[in-house]
Amino acid sequence: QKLTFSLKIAISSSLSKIHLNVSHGRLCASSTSFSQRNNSSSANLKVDHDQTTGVAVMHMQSPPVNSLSLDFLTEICITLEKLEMDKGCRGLIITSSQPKVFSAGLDILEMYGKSPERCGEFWKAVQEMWLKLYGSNMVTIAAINGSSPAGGCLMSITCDYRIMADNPRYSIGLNETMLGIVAPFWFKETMVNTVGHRNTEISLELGLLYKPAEALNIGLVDQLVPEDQVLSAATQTMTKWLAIPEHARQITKSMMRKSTIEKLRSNREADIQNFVNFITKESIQKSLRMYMEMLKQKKA
Ligand SMILES: CC/C=C\C/C=C\C/C=C\C=C\CC(=O)SCCNC(=O)CCNC(=O)[C@H](O)C(C)(C)COP(=O)(O)OP(=O)(O)OC[C@H]1O[C@@H](n2cnc3c(N)ncnc32)[C@H](O)[C@@H]1OP(=O)(O)O
Repeated sequence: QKLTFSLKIAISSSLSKIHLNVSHGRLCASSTSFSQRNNSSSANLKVDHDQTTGVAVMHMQSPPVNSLSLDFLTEICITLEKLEMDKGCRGLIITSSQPKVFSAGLDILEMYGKSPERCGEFWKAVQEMWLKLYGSNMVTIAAINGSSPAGGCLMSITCDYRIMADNPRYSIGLNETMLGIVAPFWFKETMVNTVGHRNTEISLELGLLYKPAEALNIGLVDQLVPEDQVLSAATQTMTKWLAIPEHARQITKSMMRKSTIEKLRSNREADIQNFVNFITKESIQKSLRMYMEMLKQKKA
């Protein structure tokens, strides 16, 4: 049965509108814009799309810490799909509107005390976000204006380039082992592809979170700038990347990332089963509970 529905997104200019049509499971965007800037908002995301430069800035605004819940992941995936399909969008900058935090990573509450079915649905959304970002044809830049542990770090290292605020209070890394959980192979491979095998081995086994200067030193981020310049530096870098012949850049990106992406694509169901079996174990649930208590105590 043909599935067709149309979603109208309100845009700041009353003269502009975008229609998203889903037909046979594919999402197509058509835009009739009379202004050069499209601003769209959903519950936890604000997207500023400058049509002149072809650059969209996606601001994560899911309080308090942009943790990636199923709902938030779904929102991110819909937005990424829409931007990917929009020929007028060639570059994406991801940043946070929350103070001090880029993203706290996966929402721990989605992994604690949930049914296997719900855990499976959640993990599928995590996979989907990674596939969309790591395989994007757009130039993607993470403007990391706060701490970025675990899934927040993953999101950053799926991007083509990372600019972090030079504030020693912030940290970034795949710290899963500190929660008593294990980063799956595609988290690990994204990290290896960014900082190499040895740095990844040390980093994952010890669950390390790096201060900005340390992250720069191992190549986990590419540039440090004063906090108030993160977005402007990302915009400057984007201009340089967009000046490269597009087709050549896209094919090169695909060549570098293809084998990692294919490995997950062809094993999605098994990866979901692994996750569900692992995360619903009594011992793992206990580790997650202790970690959440530790987070609360840190506050008190
Ligand atoms: C064999 C292998 C097979 C399969 C693979 C199996 C498993 C892999 C599984 C999972 C992979 C997971 C990756 C992840 O992303 S796990 C999440 C890890 N995240 C963290 O460790 C970050 C924890 N948070 C923090 O460190 C801090 O909150 C902060 C630095 C981000 C911000 O610090 P603040 O001082 O500004 O804020 P807080 O007071 O600490 O927090 C405010 C509020 O938010 C709650 N919260 C924080 N982080 C999370 C989170 N990730 N999920 C849910 N909730 C979170 C925190 O508890 C506070 O809540 P209350 O206000 O106290 O209610």
